[in-house]
Amino acid sequence: MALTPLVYWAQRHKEIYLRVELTDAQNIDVLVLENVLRFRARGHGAKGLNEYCFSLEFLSPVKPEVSYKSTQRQVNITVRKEQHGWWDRLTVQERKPVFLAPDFDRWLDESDAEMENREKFVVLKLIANKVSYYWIVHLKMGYLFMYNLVQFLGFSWIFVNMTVRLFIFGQDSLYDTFHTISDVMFFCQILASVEVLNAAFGVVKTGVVPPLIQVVGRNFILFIIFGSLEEMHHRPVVFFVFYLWSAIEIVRYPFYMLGCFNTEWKTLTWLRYTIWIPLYPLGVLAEAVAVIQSIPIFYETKRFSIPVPKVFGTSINFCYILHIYLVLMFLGLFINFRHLYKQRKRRFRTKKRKAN
Ligand SMILES: CCCCCCCCCCCCC[C@@H](O)CC(=O)SCCNC(=O)CCNC(=O)[C@H](O)C(C)(C)COP(=O)(O)OP(=O)(O)OC[C@H]1O[C@@H](n2cnc3c(N)ncnc32)[C@H](O)[C@@H]1OP(=O)(O)O
Repeated sequence: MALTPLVYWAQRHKEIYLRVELTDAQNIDVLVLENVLRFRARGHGAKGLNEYCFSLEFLSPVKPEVSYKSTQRQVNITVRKEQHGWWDRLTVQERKPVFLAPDFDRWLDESDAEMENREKFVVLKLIANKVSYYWIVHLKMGYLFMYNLVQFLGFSWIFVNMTVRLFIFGQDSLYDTFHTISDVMFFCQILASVEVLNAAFGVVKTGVVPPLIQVVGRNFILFIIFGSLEEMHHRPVVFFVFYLWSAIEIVRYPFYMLGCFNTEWKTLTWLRYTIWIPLYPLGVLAEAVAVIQSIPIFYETKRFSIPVPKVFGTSINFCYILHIYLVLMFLGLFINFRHLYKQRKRRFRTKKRKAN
């Protein structure tokens, strides 16, 4: 005759766990049909080696698929609830079957189970956050590295080309800088607008105003003063402006490239945060000379003159705007000079502190 094994149970919101006390169970047959679980197996139970079986009619609907695992000491059965929720008891009949007892090793009350669920959720969320953080950091790093590499190559080409031409053609090379260099300079300076977006969207940790001043300032000189006036193309001032711009960039971009890998080359860091001290005022001075040289051309050609209502005259000559721009340039120089001075102090102060 088949005997009944001892069965221990516990629940979670989604599952029922049954532990059948049978050692070395064989010929296990577990099946759920119309909400009733039937178990049959041969093994060592309370009454020695025998055929054991039981059946349980669950309190609420469960899924027909059932999974079980037999170990040397017991058979573990997992049944999935049809609907997630907490049951008051396991079986339809109010009286608990005598062979059934709570599995205190796995027992949780409803609030504990909720807590467990929440903990699992928090852990999963943490893992998901870590994974997405990892991807975001690597994507950002790859993007910044590529951006800095392209700019570095562009400005290196400009700097090397101008230097070689200066050695070969001497003073003559000062007069055709625009024709040989402008295309690459246009490309690099248009691309540099990305730096304003990087700061605005928090891709790099810096303010928006300093890169904005630099991008607007340089593009104004490049496109309005040089680009739109053919009369400026052959002036030596183009050489000085382009040379000063590229001199800082062949240091700044490799510095950023190393920064993408949290690496530093001390000499490069020192150069990045030092050579702007002479280069920046010289650069602004060269840009100011370019603006001053362009004023009579704009005055005569009336290019970009702004039409105004007749009572005020016929138009505002663009050269008046350039006078205002000259003042803005020195304001921009002051803002960025102060910004770079602060960056320099911050960089070298942190370095010193780290060294102590
Ligand atoms: C509001 C509009 C008004 C318009 C008015 C127009 C007025 C015009 C005035 C014109 C004056 C401009 C003249 C100028 O064109 C002349 C010259 O350029 S002459 C040549 C000499 N020039 C220079 O030396 C300046 C070079 N440029 C710069 O240094 C930057 O462009 C500047 C925006 C000025 C400062 O850069 P930033 O704020 O980014 O400082 P940091 O380099 O210290 O960076 C801060 C942190 O961000 C990380 N970062 C920044 N960019 C990148 C990047 N591309 N890739 C990776 N990481 C980046 C950097 O590593 C720092 O992070 P951490 O501190 O953690 O190391």
